[in-house]
Amino acid sequence: MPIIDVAVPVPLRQTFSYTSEQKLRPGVRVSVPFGRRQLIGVVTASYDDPVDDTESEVKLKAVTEVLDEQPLFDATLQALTQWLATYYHHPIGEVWATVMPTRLRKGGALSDSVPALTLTEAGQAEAQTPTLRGKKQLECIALLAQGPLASEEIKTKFSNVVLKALEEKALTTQTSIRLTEKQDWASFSLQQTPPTASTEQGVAIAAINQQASHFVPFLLDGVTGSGKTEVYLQVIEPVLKQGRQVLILVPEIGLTPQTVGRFERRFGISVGVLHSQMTDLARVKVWQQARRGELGIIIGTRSAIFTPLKRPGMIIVDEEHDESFKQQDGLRYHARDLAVKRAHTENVPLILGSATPSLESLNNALNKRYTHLTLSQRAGGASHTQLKVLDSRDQPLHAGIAQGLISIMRSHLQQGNQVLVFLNRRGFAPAVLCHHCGQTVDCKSCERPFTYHKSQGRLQCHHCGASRRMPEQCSECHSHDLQTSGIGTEQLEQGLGQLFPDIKQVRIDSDAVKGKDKLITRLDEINARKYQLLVGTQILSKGHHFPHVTLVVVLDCDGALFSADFRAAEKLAQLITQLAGRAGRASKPGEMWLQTDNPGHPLLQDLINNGFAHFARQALQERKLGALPPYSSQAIFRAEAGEAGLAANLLQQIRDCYRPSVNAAKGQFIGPLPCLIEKRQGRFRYMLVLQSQQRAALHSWLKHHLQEVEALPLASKVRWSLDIDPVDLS
Ligand SMILES: Nc1ncnc2c1ncn2[C@@H]1O[C@H](COP(=O)(O)OP(=O)(O)OP(=O)(O)O)[C@@H](O)[C@H]1O
Ligand SMILES: [Zn+2]
Repeated sequence: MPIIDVAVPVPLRQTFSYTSEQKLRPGVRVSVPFGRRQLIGVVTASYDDPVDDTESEVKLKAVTEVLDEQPLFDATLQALTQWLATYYHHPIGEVWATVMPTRLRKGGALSDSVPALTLTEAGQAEAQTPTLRGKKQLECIALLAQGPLASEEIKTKFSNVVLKALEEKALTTQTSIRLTEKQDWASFSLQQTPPTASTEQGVAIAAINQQASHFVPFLLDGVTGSGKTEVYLQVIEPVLKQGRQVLILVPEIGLTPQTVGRFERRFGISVGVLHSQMTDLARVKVWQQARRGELGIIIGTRSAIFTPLKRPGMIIVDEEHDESFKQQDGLRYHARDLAVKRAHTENVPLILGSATPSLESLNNALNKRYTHLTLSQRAGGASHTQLKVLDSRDQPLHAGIAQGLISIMRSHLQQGNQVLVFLNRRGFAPAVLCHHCGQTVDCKSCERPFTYHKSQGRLQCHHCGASRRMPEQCSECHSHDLQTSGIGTEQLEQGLGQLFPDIKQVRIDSDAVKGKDKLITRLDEINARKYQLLVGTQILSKGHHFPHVTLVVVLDCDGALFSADFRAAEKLAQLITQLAGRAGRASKPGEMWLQTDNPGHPLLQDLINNGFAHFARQALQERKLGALPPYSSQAIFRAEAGEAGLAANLLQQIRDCYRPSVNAAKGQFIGPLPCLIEKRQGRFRYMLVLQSQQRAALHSWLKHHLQEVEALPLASKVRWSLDIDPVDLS
């Protein structure tokens, strides 16, 4: 009997062998017995009947069910999955589980259509002139009036009672809807005349077009508003014309209807969209259409990098520096790095675009591993935003803003322009403390001050999410004199309301704007000039086009200037540059003011006088001197436990496992030491950094001792993880 190897979703770094009636092709899903459970796995290899191997065959269990006739994944995705398991030192079965849409992971069939519910003629009439009394029934009718809906989706919205009632009244009936649609997208014709490319855009477009038939990585390093998206639009046109598909990755927050709309409007074809807030069914639909070559353009967030493509033609990663491309739990992959790997395997060009490239990508461009394309001018004649520093030392503050800055804001507002005020701290105040003894009100399980949210009248811990009522007195000295300390966006909004009572303002942070739809509505309203003052957190910094903003004010960036994280400077420079990029995008020039108590700080001075490109090159020099990434590779072991000693102890033992291999010439340990956020949800968090200037050496050490680590008795008691190429030390 043939023997197959199966990747099963369990935390073990191996595949498992089973017997099978027939030889199965790798990439096919099977259901197999595993211990007492039945699990869905993917075939990774298959062998002919072993002659003379009856003994081992006897011990093997048989496959219970074969779920696919054809492999779900082509050779490229299979190879990519194997690479993920090797590179991230992650169990292969769990890698497969991450790569697959949930529905397929659970064993759902890949089908052309699914059962659906639709309105009968009587149902249509009811939708026109409602007569029913049941509110839920009417809601359901109204929803179905827009078209048939998959039964499994409607079941998540309405109870069986409601659905049954409608069916019994013959208002609804069962039908099916197709999950795949034949689309002749390659024969599109342009729906808009593209603007004439600027000289720099023209150079970039020509360079990419010339190399469109094979793998070449490009870094499109273009200042904010320089027309990077326009470059994407122009270079994908010939790719689509050849009937080849384009995969575009964007940060979660940048995936708005505006972005998708730009591509749809240009080519007049429907774009497949993939993001984390979709239903399983909607996701699998796009996945399937992409796999069958029915979609020309697929735009998605991080995990869209796993989308199968029938005829891949190009991969684009927009805002490639964005941290949301790195997954922070389970399989901690970096979608940008994976995009490089995938483009290489598929042999298609790759474009990484950003106004503030990551130092990793910039380094690759500077040492010619990537082709460096630059756009130094803003498109359509818009000018660069002027950066300025406002020294707030010894200045009286109103709502946290210095008097000088208030005058500048007033003058922009009086001219009818929009002003964006950035403060990266939501809530009313970041701490509450006792005016008598100075004790702060802390979250017990994180040992950090609670943030006061005035609108809810509650305290919230921004590390673990815990929430409690505002106490009446200090827990230490019982004084009733509790006061808030510091300013958050909620208080800023209130203060600005007093300073500019006649100006309409809107606050954009995750408290005020819950859910994607609301954010999109607010962004549209901003561009329709419903508001003049925009207050918010970093949601406002990401890629949005605000043509009427002429002034950006940044409050309190001082904390980030002195962080223990060596990436803090890079992150802050990116944030400031992206924020500055929101101003002056149209005909009116823009300016940005940074309010700080450290006006002479070298980072701020460099950014202001020389710009991001210069800052980034300086920062690379510093990284080189310190032998930090990208001039070395890192891996972090993290451990967390209810007792600090346990977590640190495990990491010390891990360090001992590696010590024989890691010689000082080739690698270093840092730690074990507490993470930047030392305690969260009652658990103490520690990390051990393993670093080497030779990536291959680092990976070989990791591989050789991981089994030893897993066998440590403490390793099964303490929660731990391994993070390759970490980007976040918190
Ligand atoms: N060659 C051009 N001529 C005229 N207008 C252009 C040209 N290229 C782009 N634009 C316009 O300039 C604006 C900014 O362009 P785009 O959004 O492509 O820039 P971007 O670099 O992707 O921006 P960001 O990274 O800041 O989000 C858009 O309104 C776009 O339509
Ligand atoms: Zn907490």
